[in-house]
Amino acid sequence: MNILDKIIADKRREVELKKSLIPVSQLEKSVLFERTSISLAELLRKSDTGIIAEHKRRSPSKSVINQDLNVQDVAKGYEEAGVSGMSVLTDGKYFGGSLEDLLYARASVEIPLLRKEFIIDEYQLLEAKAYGADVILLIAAVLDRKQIKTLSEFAKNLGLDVLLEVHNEEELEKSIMSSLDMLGVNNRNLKTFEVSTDTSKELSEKIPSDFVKVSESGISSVEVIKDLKNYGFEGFLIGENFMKTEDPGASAKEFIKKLKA
Ligand SMILES: O=C(O)c1ccccc1NCC(=O)[C@H](O)[C@H](O)COP(=O)(O)O
Repeated sequence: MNILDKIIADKRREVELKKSLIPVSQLEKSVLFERTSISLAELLRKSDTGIIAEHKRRSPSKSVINQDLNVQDVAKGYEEAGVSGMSVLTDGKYFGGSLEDLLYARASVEIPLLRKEFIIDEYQLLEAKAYGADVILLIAAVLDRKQIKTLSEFAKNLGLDVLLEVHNEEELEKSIMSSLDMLGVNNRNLKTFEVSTDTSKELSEKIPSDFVKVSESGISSVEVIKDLKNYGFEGFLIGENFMKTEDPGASAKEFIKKLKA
């Protein structure tokens, strides 16, 4: 079994357990259900930098990245740096994240927040809304077209933006539909962990122009971003490059300054 299959098998058990413990009616009581979401897709279209900075303590490919930070400080640092949005990993077992991380980030900043999670069930979309997300991620490698449609339409009805992530042409072709806002190309193969930003370049021309194109993973220099912009990318998801430093906000600030120069 590859790591992605393992993550999804664990996620199915986790979601069923949570459903039995916390009913939907309780999630819907969150004051954040009344909050109007901010569209990350719209901000990316207007931005000249398009950075989505991630909070990521550890990962299956790198194990520990940084466990010493406080998510509120990271969120404030990213906002001050001028990022377009923040991605918050909420998976506990493989990434050391939690829904509380999302909530604390929400309480600290106004920028759009992406719930970075392995979404397989509408329940997780209700959680995303209840804990303050503006955007959710759907991963084409673990969903069929019908599931992508059902989940993306459910998210849109909650007022959330949808970022659909693909890694190859087959995943892209099965996924194109009007209920998506952003098409993300993950440069990391989630089954082998190989990373190459060429994946974004190769898939770029196959992504219809009505979607905001986002390049994800393995981005560590402004030169890579300048290059990817030539292929129509407007969003750039960066995790480890910022999180491996003592002050991710300061690193993001420096990075954005260089990008604007
Ligand atoms: O990062 C991993 O090792 C990983 C493994 C299996 C599934 C997902 C994984 N990462 C999720 C992400 O998409 C990245 O955290 C995100 O794109 C940022 O990547 P990076 O800038 O390389 O930290």
